[in-house]
Amino acid sequence: MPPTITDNQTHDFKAHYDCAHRSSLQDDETDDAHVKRITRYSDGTVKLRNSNIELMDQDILYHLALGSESHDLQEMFGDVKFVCMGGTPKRMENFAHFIMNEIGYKLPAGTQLQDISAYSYRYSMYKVGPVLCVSHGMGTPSVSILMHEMIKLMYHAKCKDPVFIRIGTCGGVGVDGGTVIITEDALDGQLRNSHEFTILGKTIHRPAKLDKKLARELKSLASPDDPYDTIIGKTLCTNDFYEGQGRLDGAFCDFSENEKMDYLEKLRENGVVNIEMESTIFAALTHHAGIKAAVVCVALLNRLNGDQVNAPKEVMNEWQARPQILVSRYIRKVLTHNGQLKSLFGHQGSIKSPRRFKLVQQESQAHE
Ligand SMILES: O=P(O)(O)O[C@@H]1C[C@H](O)[C@@H](CO)O1
Ligand SMILES: O=c1cc[nH]c(=O)[nH]1
Repeated sequence: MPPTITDNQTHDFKAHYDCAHRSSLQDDETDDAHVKRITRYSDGTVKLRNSNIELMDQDILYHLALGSESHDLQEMFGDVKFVCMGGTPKRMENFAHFIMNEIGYKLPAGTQLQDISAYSYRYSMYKVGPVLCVSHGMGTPSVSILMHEMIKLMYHAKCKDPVFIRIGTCGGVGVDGGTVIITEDALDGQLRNSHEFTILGKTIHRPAKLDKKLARELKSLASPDDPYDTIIGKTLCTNDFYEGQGRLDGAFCDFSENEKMDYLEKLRENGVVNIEMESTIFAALTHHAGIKAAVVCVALLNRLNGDQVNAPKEVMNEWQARPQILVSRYIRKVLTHNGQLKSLFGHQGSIKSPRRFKLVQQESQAHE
């Protein structure tokens, strides 16, 4: 039986959150209006919830190898509308090449995509017009550091209403490998829809809220012709891949197969369709920053059938393209709606398809 949040814990968490929240709420202000007021300037540019930053002479975004004095961040990133993140540098480089093709973005003659954060030796970042493609590594600490610096980057660059999307991989719960899963709610290991932080020795929770409208919009972009399913459901976020996700095949395992299966069944009863390691921190920090966000992952296996990730490499590569295809449809739709696809990039880009994705991937590998 998985631990679930008790009434007392719910109460403590809610009381703490509500108290902190209410203290900055103005009379009759709705939650949405409140978040908007404290996270946006009137022109839609990102406002930080940390007044220390504007008092500093310079802000060094150490893990991105960027700084507010060393770089003209507004000139470099001011046009960014979409920040797409995923675990590995290679996935995000592939996505950069793919989205470049999809939106018909042309690099200046004689240039090629560069990893902007190469000299951080931590994360990789590629910019394709209004799309930033960034790797976030594995698990909460890595994502948390990146999120702080990306949100500050949005502020320094004066980006207007950016949208953050995580493009990931996961284990399915009763869901076949290759299925694309859009997260409706991100739950922590105790099935709480929040992320727990320890700050100055105190435990606090922030709601792990994603944008439901964006999730529905992404779902609507799945095509009946896609040779795979795209679903929406709850995502369990753990701090470990092995024991934390109830695997029997880690270096250690102190539970039985029956206990594991009971746990996965219990998750399923609670509406959990997949398990990964970043959704709660990603949701909690974007929500705290008033940034619209979504998580789209592909399942690499159905955990009800086993623990080992053993699909062939080519199959896995094709599966990993699926969330990217969905996200590219969304980006194209927004840019088309804003009249940007044609005016910014000269032509309409082309129709997305898994086959085309493969070609773009091969081209990008040829650039290595
Ligand atoms: O975006 P990725 O593929 O990194 O997401 C999942 C969660 C962990 O970071 C990793 C474990 O294999 O994959
Ligand atoms: O089972 C899986 C597969 C990918 N990523 C995870 O976190 N778990």
